[in-house]
Amino acid sequence: MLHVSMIGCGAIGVGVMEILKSDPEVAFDMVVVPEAHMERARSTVSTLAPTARVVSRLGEERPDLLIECAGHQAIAEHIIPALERGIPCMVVSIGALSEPGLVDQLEAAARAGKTQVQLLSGAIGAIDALAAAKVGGLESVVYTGRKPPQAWKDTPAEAAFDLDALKEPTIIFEGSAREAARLYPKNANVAATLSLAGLGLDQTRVRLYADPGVSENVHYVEARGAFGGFELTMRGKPLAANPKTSALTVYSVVRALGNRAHALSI
Ligand SMILES: NC(=O)C1=CN([C@@H]2O[C@H](COP(=O)(O)OP(=O)(O)OC[C@H]3O[C@@H](n4cnc5c(N)ncnc54)[C@H](OP(=O)(O)O)[C@@H]3O)[C@@H](O)[C@H]2O)C=CC1
Ligand SMILES: O=C([O-])CC(=O)C(=O)O
Repeated sequence: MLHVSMIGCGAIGVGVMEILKSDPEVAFDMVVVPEAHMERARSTVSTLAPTARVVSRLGEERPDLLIECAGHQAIAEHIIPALERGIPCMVVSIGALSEPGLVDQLEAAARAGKTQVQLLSGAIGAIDALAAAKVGGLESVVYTGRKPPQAWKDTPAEAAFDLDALKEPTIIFEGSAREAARLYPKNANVAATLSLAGLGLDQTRVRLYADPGVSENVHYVEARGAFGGFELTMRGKPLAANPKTSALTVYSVVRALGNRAHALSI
């Protein structure tokens, strides 16, 4: 039995607990949420993981694994201190690592705790192929993210464009993955994941579209290098609870937890 603590109880966290409710080999012991929203989270968690405690900090507890499904701030707030204490961690808010120095801090914390942090693939595929291709040398990695206009609400794109009135696919960002992840913390984690697996946050080129012609979150990657090349298109169905987030992110967390908990890993 794998004893897991989860940070965050939003669209991803709830989706993960719903699926793993029926897995006897994974137990959620603690769910960490901001103090102000503990009551709301308690009512959600009581049906999904009745034995789990809702807390605002991990405290002295030592879960087998800590998984982050919360947002960029949670890396510095919860993951780094847990790694330093030797607790293995998994992270979905990969875009947080666009902050200069944070990748090094994360690695240093894991080394100090003699443990490991796993960056999950989330809404994107082919991270295994890209990371392997990097060994032989990559020449270019270009990522294009395309989401319906409503997925760009509460982002800098809302101030720059009348999202409700868009009739054509509209480029809302063009630049490096580092800048994309900084400006769009809830929408460009995929750009950061591709960068960390591939050419790095400053060399990976990113273009983001608000597109009234799509109902899915479309991720397109073109990679070239010594290995050859690949083009990948993912059309992720958004979660009803959060249109910014693709359902595949939930499944990627469930897969990762299953791989730690079960005898067979794939
Ligand atoms: N790698 C990938 O492919 C993807 C990664 N993501 C990442 O996952 C994150 C979560 O996504 P999603 O579940 O859809 O978002 P939601 O907004 O639905 O849920 C986030 C949850 O985390 C909680 N939370 C926020 N900050 C903290 C914190 N510092 N400590 C503890 N809990 C916190 C929120 O609490 P409250 O409501 O009280 O603020 C809420 O319960 C995104 O912000 C993004 O960074 C998302 C999609 C794809
Ligand atoms: O869920 C998705 O489709 C991708 C996403 O939000 C991100 O990259 O942050």
